[in-house]
Amino acid sequence: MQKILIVEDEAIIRSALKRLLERHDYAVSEAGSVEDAAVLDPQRFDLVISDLRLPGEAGTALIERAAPVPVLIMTSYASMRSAIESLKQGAVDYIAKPFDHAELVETVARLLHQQSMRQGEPPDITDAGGSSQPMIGDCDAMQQVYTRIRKTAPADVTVLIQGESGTGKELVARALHQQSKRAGAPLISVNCAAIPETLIESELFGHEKGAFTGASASRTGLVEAADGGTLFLDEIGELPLDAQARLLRVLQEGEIRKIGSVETRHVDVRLIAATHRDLGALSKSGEFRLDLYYRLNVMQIDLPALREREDDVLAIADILLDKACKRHKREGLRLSRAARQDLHDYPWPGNVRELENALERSVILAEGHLIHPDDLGLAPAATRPQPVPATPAQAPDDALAEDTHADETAEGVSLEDYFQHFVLEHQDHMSETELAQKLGISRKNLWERRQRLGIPRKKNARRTP
Ligand SMILES: Nc1ncnc2c1ncn2[C@@H]1O[C@H](COP(=O)(O)OP(=O)(O)OP(=O)(O)O)[C@@H](O)[C@H]1O
Repeated sequence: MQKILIVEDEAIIRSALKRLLERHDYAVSEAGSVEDAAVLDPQRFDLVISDLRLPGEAGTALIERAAPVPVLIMTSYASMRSAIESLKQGAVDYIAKPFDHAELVETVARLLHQQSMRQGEPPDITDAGGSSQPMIGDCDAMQQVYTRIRKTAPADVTVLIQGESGTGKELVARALHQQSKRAGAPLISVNCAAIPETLIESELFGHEKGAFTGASASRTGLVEAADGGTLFLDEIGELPLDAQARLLRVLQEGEIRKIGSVETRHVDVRLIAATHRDLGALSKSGEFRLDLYYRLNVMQIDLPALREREDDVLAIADILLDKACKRHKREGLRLSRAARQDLHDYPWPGNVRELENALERSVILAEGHLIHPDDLGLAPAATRPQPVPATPAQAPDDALAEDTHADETAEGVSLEDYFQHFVLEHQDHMSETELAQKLGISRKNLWERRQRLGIPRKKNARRTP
């Protein structure tokens, strides 16, 4: 039950308000002054409703004491100016007395809902080396993501994570696994786009000896390896139709059959899938099985693109910069004002991954104590890929858009041109990893893009480490 603290010196109003709120199933406590309220510890409530004028300190004194709990200020019509003043001081809202009951109840419900959405604490994620770090980002959209993770992780349902490349889909999958009751069992991650189509079925489901040419021994698939734990299928939109049919069977029957085998085996696997593509649209065009889409789409988590998390960019940059400085033993490096402006203005087509890479690069290149725009190596404003407005479900595989003809920059350079020029210009002296890093996309996306644009990797190109 949500807890509300009413701070009001007039006993009649206080008890009327208490009754009203209790009728709507809130647990209500009362205080007659800021001093009395302080004794009740306002921070343990979900909402504080306080009169502005109270004996002793004004109700606005509670804003700081209750933080992060929101404070709704009650005021009379006569003191509307001070009501507005209280908003400036950080009150979440005000309501004028005498108030309409329905209006008050509606305001309280709205504020509590907003508060519960904001309460998303970033989950801690343990990496392969065993060290634990919280996800970074504090904007509303990320708080909603954190709340979703917290609620969804223990539910053991299939989850579909949607978002552009580099937005943290794999991190979310890890958080879901680590907060689930399967945390002690394996998390098996498979990137469906990185495995050749001809191999993916046997990788996932295993095969019997002699099932196909080259199958010289029987082999257990990754789905079976995830038995008891979680299977994370990244880029599930790339899964061939035959493999989709087998996967559906795993989800529907909890059964797996190796290629070339007539026997089935029971498996208990939680599936988490991720995609940057619109699976709904793919299933309409027949590229993705509709029944599998419905099975996957039990619970969705949508990750915002970094450019939509504007207030987060610099805060994330500071944390990632600190980490990069530690890694390279360059503690104390700071971003110059111009570099901060650049980070703020850049559209981040490769999202957090691209930001991470730019900062890493800058830590290596910076000469004094300050990082300057040149050290970040971001594309100059005129040739920058423009942000592609898209919901995660419709988003192209990263902000270097698929239908790029519509995305012209101010100078008339399309994102496709930008990508193509960049690759053609640098591929002779850069490895695939370096190219991908510079473009702020994953190697997998670089490969996909090369295929699509008809600029496959040259045979004599620098070999990727
Ligand atoms: N909120 C975040 N906090 C900290 N690091 C993040 C966050 N989001 C992304 N990253 C970092 O950005 C990089 C990319 O994240 P991740 O691999 O999870 O993205 P992705 O959406 O799965 O990308 P892709 O689709 O290209 O595989 C990783 O190094 C990850 O640690």
